[in-house]
Amino acid sequence: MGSPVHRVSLGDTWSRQMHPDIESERHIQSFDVERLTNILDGGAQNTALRRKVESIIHSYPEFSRKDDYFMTQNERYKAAMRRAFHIRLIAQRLGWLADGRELGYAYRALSGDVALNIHRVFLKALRSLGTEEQIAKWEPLCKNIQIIGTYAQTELGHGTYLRGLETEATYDAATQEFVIHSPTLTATKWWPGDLGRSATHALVQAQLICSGARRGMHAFIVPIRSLKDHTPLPGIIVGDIGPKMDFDQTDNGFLQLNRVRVPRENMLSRFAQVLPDGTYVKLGTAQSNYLPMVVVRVELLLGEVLPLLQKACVIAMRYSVIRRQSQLRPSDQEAKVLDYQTQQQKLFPQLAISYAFHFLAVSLLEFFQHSYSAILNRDFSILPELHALSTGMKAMMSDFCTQGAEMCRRACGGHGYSKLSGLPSLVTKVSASCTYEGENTVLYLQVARFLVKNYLQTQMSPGSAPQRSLPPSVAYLTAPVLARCPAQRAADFLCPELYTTAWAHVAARLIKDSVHHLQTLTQSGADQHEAWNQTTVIHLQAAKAHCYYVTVKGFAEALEKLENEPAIQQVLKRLCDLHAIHGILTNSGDFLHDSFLSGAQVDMARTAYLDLLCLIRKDAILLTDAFDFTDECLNSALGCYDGNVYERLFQWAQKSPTNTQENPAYEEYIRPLLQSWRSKL
Ligand SMILES: Cc1cc2nc3c(=O)[nH]c(=O)nc-3n(C[C@H](O)[C@H](O)[C@H](O)COP(=O)(O)OP(=O)(O)OC[C@H]3O[C@@H](n4cnc5c(N)ncnc54)[C@H](O)[C@@H]3O)c2cc1C
Repeated sequence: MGSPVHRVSLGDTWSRQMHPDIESERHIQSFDVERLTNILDGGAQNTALRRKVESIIHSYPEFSRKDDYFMTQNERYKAAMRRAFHIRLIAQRLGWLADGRELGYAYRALSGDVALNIHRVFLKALRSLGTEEQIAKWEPLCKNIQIIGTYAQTELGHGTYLRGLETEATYDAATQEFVIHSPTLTATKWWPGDLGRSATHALVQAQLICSGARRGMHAFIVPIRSLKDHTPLPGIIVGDIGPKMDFDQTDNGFLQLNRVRVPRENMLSRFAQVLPDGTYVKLGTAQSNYLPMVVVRVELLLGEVLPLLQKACVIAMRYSVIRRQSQLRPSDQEAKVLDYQTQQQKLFPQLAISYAFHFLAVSLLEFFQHSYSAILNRDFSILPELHALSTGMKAMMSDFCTQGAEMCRRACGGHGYSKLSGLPSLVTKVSASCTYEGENTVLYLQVARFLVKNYLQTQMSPGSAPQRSLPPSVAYLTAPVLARCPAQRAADFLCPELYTTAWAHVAARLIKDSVHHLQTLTQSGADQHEAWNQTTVIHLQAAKAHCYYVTVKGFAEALEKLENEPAIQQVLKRLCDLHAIHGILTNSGDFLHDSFLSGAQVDMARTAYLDLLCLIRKDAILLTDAFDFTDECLNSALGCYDGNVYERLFQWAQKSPTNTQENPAYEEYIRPLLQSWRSKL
């Protein structure tokens, strides 16, 4: 049986022997860890390529992140910029393609601690919204970093509500230019990444005004800093928005535009054009402008958000077999904290959801790649389903990854609060993902609109309107109604068909309830919009249940495809079961509400759940090893492969600037303060 390659090279000075407590966890392998890594990578070739890229990246001192925890905001920005350029230098030298796997693996190895991420978003938005000529003009400049782009949508006064954005782009037919203007303080663009200090060009989302009419949000490429000396161009006020909750590697910025003129060609025109005389020609739907967000969201989930939870799981799980506290029985030696059921209850659902999200994100990416070219060719029929899936999954993944990473941090006790554990930076990074690329509540409510629409479609009487088939993700709305769960014993809850049906049942009931509530309010005279607002708590609940159903179903379907890997299938099925049942237990009220489950059945589900915790325990370390993060990538004193936690923590702490022998702060401030204080006593 293969085992993951042991790659430890952090340059620490103690003996590199594996800690016996973690070694013993790897003695008996009930499945082939290397093979599981290959499956997660999408094939052994990809694993080999990824490891090759990682070893290249880790061989350069420029990419070392060991000192990041001790850096100021300014130093982190500089280090992140240095990495952004160095990575491109290497890519150029080694012939890595801009969209190739190698660069993706390189970014994974650096855990997002690289600048110019929004420059990549700029490029994606250009490709989604630009015409072929516009892409041909701007793409090479972006790729070669002759220009640095940012994506400027959010304003001081509005983020979520696109129609509320105030920046204007007024067409001047006399000069064939757009005049881009921030009419108020609240119209100031606020938050765009890479804008604070780096960007030379902004992709500005602005209200188009032409032929005397407002045409809604459109995207414009606006030069903002001189390509000669990087100073702001005339009419531009630009800067950094200041300290944030971590996230210091990115220079989020602000931008005010004072009647800045750009040529007509700078409006991205795949889905709408302004002709020289000011005539407006629409080629897409109102949703076309969302396309860059869909693109970015789908890639973000797999590439950035999910690895943050996976890493937190690796760190917390490894630490939990090294950390010993108290005894399970009085005569025993101290127990590994992972042997406590409550510790398993904290960590195993996070591990399960890490796998559930992985398989879901992969299938979403496949669906997206399949649909994307159709949309670019202006076939928008698939867009509602794609938008609902990407929106719902972005909200659920970032929510659960944030809660999960925080749970992992707390599961490491006091050491989890140390930055050197790597966990605080994972928590703060993943927490930002609940807000950027769409605030999660708002996204869930967009999913709810999709659900309500499709539910109403199922309620139309035959012949009243042409019936269309439901999108696959909501096909359960027309499934035969099952009033009671058929489970008779705990083991019945280990059946994917049973729990997938249970989740479909709860999602369908909540959607029905929300529609019923909405209709009751409108029938009693409430205005349609007010009725919607007064139902949003129920809509939210329904959307969350629907998303949970999608993850359970996606995980179960992914397992079916692993029939040639029985050992791996078995170990992953336990995680799939745990994910589904954990959700049932934490939302048991929803399942009990209409007596779909009885109290006795909830007890059965709990028995199955507790049995699963025991079964997963023996494979827990191997299941996290399979993610195959290098020690450099984890950058954690608690999470290294060899388990030498205490030595590493002690050694890393010595490097803190507060521990250097010279202590000017003490000499300059503390000693005089103490002396003056004591002299008064
Ligand atoms: C780290 C980070 C990086 C970012 N990078 C970029 C970037 O590169 N480019 C860019 O343009 N922007 C960026 N943003 C901005 C981000 O996209 C917005 O903050 C986000 O879209 C949320 O919008 P908002 O701030 O207006 O929140 P708001 O919409 O004001 O949210 C505040 C509260 O109001 C609620 N709310 C709002 N509308 C509704 C509604 N209709 N129904 C019910 N509740 C509602 C929300 O749920 C939330 O609880 C970034 C933000 C962060 C934190």
